[in-house]
Amino acid sequence: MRAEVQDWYSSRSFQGSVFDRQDLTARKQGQRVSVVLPAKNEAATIGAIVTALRTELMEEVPLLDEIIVIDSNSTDDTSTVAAAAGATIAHQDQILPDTGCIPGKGEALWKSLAVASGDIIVFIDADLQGFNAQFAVGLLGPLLTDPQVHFVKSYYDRPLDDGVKVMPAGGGRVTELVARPLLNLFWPELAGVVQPLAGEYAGRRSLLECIPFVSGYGVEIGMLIDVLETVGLDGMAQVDLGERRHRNSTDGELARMALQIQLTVQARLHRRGLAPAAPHTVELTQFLRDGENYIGDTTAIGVSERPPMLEVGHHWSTTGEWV
Ligand SMILES: O=c1ccn([C@@H]2O[C@H](COP(=O)(O)OP(=O)(O)O)[C@@H](O)[C@H]2O)c(=O)[nH]1
Ligand SMILES: O=C(O)[C@@H](COP(=O)(O)O)O[C@H]1O[C@H](CO)[C@@H](O)[C@H](O)[C@H]1O
Repeated sequence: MRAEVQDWYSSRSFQGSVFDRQDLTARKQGQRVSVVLPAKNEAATIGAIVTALRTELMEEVPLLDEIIVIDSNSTDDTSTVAAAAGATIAHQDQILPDTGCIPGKGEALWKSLAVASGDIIVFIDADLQGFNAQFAVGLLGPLLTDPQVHFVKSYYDRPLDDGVKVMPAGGGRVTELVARPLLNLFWPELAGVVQPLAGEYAGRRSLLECIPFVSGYGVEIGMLIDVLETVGLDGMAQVDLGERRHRNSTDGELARMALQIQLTVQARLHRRGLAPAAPHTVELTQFLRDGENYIGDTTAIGVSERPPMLEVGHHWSTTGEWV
């Protein structure tokens, strides 16, 4: 790593466990904190996550002010389970309907800015297994203790469940095979970020409203690059949250995710004049064995992007109204 990255890694990497929820609550100083859970068909896990956050970080200590589940066109009873656990539910396509509807995780996160009222917003995936509320405490730690920090990523061990057994490591396959090589090649300042695609991260609204949101799975790598360009490395931090287990996608699903990430990187490189414009969509053909043959299956993969929320002309007023 470059010296500046090594310095950042040493000074801006924290153990999530060192942050105390009572102490952080006292440090809010009137700031509101929202947790946002983007959820597509997460009925199996969303209830335990919301319950842990609500009981430990709203009822026992008022660290969180709201828990919002963005139902991202679920076809299971995600919303019912999440509401029963105490979350506020917002349906992705019903938020800012005048801006239209785009499928994808990044869209859910972008639209959450119009629903969440927090000065600080914590994003947590809704497929986490064995969730620990300290995840949110750790992510809030650097933001509530250092005004120079505007954005915090999580990192952790990532076991891999292949459906037969759980290996202690091996998760984060797109991170290791696609995102990390690309970031080290084109954004070496980010070489110290341990989990660049981590789905758990937090930021100040004042930053999140100033950057675009890639609509699909490119949201994390796009956001990391945009945050670096907006607040610089010194405005960023990362926290070790121990271990993160989640539903591991199939290789085929991750290949489609990887192409979204590569298209997002190309779009960022194009913005810097280093690459031709990324195609709006790419036909990705993948193959599956079918008896003596292989069957080709083609999917149109594309990444669209939402502009900074501030440019959409909506914001939270000082009286706490979305105007
Ligand atoms: O269109 C989508 C796709 C995903 N998600 C949510 O985004 C998070 C991460 O998605 P996924 O688990 O598919 O990604 P992975 O963690 O496997 O990379 C999960 O809470 C999903 O429910 C979403 O809200 N909308
Ligand atoms: O880190 C990764 O390689 C992928 C896939 O993780 P696994 O190999 O299924 O553990 O998961 C992340 O990537 C997505 C795209 O950025 C994020 O949206 C997910 O939250 C994150 O889990």
